[in-house]
Amino acid sequence: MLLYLPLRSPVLATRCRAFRAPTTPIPLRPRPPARRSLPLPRQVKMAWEDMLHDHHPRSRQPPHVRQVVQTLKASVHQGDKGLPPSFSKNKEHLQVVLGTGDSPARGECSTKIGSPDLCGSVPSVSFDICLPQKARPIKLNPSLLQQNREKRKEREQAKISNQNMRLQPGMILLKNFLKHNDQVEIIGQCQRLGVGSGGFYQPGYEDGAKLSLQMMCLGKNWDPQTSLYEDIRRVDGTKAPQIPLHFKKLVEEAIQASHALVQQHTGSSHPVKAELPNMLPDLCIVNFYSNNGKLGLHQDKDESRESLDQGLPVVSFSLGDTADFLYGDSRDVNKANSVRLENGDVLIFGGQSRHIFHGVLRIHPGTAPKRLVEETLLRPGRLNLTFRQF
Ligand SMILES: O=C(O)CCC(=O)C(=O)O
Ligand SMILES: [Fe+2]
Repeated sequence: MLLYLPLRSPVLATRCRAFRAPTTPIPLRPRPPARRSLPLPRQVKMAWEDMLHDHHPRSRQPPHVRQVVQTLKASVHQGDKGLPPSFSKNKEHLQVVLGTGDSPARGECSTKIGSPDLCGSVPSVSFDICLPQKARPIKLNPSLLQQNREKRKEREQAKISNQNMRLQPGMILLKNFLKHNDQVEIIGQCQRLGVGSGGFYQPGYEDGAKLSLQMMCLGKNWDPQTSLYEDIRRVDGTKAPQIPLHFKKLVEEAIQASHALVQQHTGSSHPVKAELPNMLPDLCIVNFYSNNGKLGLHQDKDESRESLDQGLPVVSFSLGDTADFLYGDSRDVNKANSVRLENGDVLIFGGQSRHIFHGVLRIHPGTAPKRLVEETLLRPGRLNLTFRQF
């Protein structure tokens, strides 16, 4: 059973996650520009499909989608006139995607309080990890001074990757491992999946208390009431979205880089795969922490007995704001070690570190790189993805 312990509370709390599942990502097909002469339902369908399958965040929709989005906005506004019946049940999702509904406040969950969810309620509106386009600040051309500052920062970031660390046997920190383009892609994908069926929601405990983060699952859904990973989500019968292939490739590269680091630290005769076994991820838990988000000390132990016994690693990607990450051998916060996880960092814990207690003590607001925030419109906060093999 996987337990989260609130950092300052002696009470054990069960980790609670809910999931809804959109379709498997389909590569973007080139489409001719939408023609005004097309009947509205056709245009709606095209835009809808493109938005669902598009690999880009809303800020970079192709022109033909953007054009139809305007028509859609008017249609939603006029009470769905012209929308095919199948869209009306998706109206709230459509509003979120189009930015026509009530947007959640900064860093807040948009789930309606009091509505039934997994621990008593199903989220009715998904949480968007990116701010709506309209909230985007007006961007002035950066001065030469600012440009130089940005360049210096990027050079410093590149140096940081030399600060990779073997924190303890089986536990590796790869600094600034995810490159800017990968970060943009990951955020875009998480946004798209997160606003769709199976997307983010703020899990809660049975007593009504909520965790201080938003969550969604990929690959399989984790059921907080049974502490099991399941193909079909019990509350709505949907399947979890697949883990995008690009994510899996990055996990593979991170494990390879960790093996090289272990080798470097321990010498040529050291069996690196005994210290840190290979892992093929089929599960991913995605967390979004707003400025005051946190996560109590816990162990990840709901994966299969074989996976746990072999010490198959958990691979964790950090994006956005910096977090103070705690880890140690016990649930005692005072005895825990702390390490800063910054944007682009990858943390791996497997082998004899697979059962560490870990959690997030705090988020450092405003520490995400400006360029990333401007390009993706990522909300203030931190996005974390933990990959595991069942
Ligand atoms: O956000 C993090 O760095 C840790 C997340 C985590 O431990 C989990 O989802 O199980
Ligand atoms: Fe965890």
